[in-house]
Amino acid sequence: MSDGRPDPPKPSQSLSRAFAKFDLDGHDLPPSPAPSSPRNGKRYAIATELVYTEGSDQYGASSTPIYQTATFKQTSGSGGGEYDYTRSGNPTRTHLERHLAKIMNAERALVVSSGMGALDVITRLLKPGDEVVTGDDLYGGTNRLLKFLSTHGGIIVHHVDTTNADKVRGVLGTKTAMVLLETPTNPLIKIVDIPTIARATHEANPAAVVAVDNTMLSPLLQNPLDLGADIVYESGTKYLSGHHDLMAGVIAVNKASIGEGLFFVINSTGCGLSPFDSWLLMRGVKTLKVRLEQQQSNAQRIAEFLESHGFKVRYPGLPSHPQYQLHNSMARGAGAVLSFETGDTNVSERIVEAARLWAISVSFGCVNSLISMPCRMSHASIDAKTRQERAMPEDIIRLCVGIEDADDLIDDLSRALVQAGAVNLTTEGSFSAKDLGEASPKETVSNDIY
Ligand SMILES: Cc1ncc(COP(=O)(O)O)c(C=O)c1O
Ligand SMILES: N[C@@H](CCSC[C@H](N)C(=O)O)C(=O)O
Repeated sequence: MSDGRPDPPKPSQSLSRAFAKFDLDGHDLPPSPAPSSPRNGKRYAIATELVYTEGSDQYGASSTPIYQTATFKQTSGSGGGEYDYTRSGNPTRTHLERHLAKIMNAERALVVSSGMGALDVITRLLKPGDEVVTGDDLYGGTNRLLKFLSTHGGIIVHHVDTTNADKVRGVLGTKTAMVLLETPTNPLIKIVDIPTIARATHEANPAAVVAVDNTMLSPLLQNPLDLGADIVYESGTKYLSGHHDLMAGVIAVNKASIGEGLFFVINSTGCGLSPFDSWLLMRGVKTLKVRLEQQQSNAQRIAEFLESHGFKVRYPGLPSHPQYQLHNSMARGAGAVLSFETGDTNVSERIVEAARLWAISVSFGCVNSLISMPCRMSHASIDAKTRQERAMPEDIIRLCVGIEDADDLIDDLSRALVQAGAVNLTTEGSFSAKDLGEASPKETVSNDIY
């Protein structure tokens, strides 16, 4: 090299070109990066693994370089380069994918442009006539995509209460191609027994895949692949990145054939995560543990505060949650999303609007706290009739807790509750939730697990 530095090392064997075998059309596929680092590559405690990465570029860069390039020079007319085109693979993206595979206990991870992009890639493995079994409490965007697939893609979608394994068994069969689970669910915070449903699915059809949306917990708190899932996916927009400065989706698998199928779709459709967003997500992942532990401890205090004042709170960190034990058998924490009801949609709206520290926003998993009314915001794409059939209370408020000082968050929420007239003030200055449920029976829909 002209500056006197040693020549860059040759690409290692582990980075050598690999050809994906999954081929929907019977034609050769473009090169894919080598599979991500194996699950057993995890050697240290998670706090260490989140920040520790093996290898570097030729200059020893501490932060993964951003390979902001669309195409790559080849060594011969027949190719020969490690990468050829960023849609097919990019070193920054590969670095992130290997890191995520390690922390998600997966053989392979793939990153795409959003959480919905991840679900789109996964559901493209389905064929017309295939059946999907899924929950009756799902993120609104997930519900919308499944509805689209059933009206435009010939996919038969069964929505059942996935907290009840017998109801799931009732719709499983040889045509079941995919079981799609969220746990905890968004926004009703119901818990789904992943191992039981995964076993039942594979008994009904060994070829069926169980896909779990782990967005509400992140790999820090739950590893669905270790619980029997075949595919885990997450919105990287949430906890993994943690600052609401990017959109991303992550998919992780242990079966090579599924990974190759997913890669085929990503390369064919061009939804792989950009180099810059891969870099940003890599940066965010390193602080996942410190952020989420603080968020979770704040969420626990807020859940206890609301419950102690008589609100019906949904949070798996509360022993009163009907599936507290089940949740703790699968997860290492309750996360930082909780919801509660006031019994009156207007009162809920006033609380949301009176809060100052809590931004009125969709999304969650970020360092700052958010408040929202799911039926009007994140889940508004589920029509009112369906929401009612699925027992989604219109007055439900969702709190997505950040890393701020818990006392400040509680003070602000208390003030908003008082200002909205949601609580009865006592002469000593303490308060309890008003029994507003009776005042608006039409808007309070029963939810049989609560
Ligand atoms: C549980 C859940 N899964 C998936 C998604 C989709 O993620 P994204 O917004 O990154 O597309 C969201 C939110 O958007 C979500 O809440
Ligand atoms: N307008 C958006 C709403 C996104 S909701 C984001 C997030 N998953 C949440 O639960 O808050 C849309 O139509 O998708």
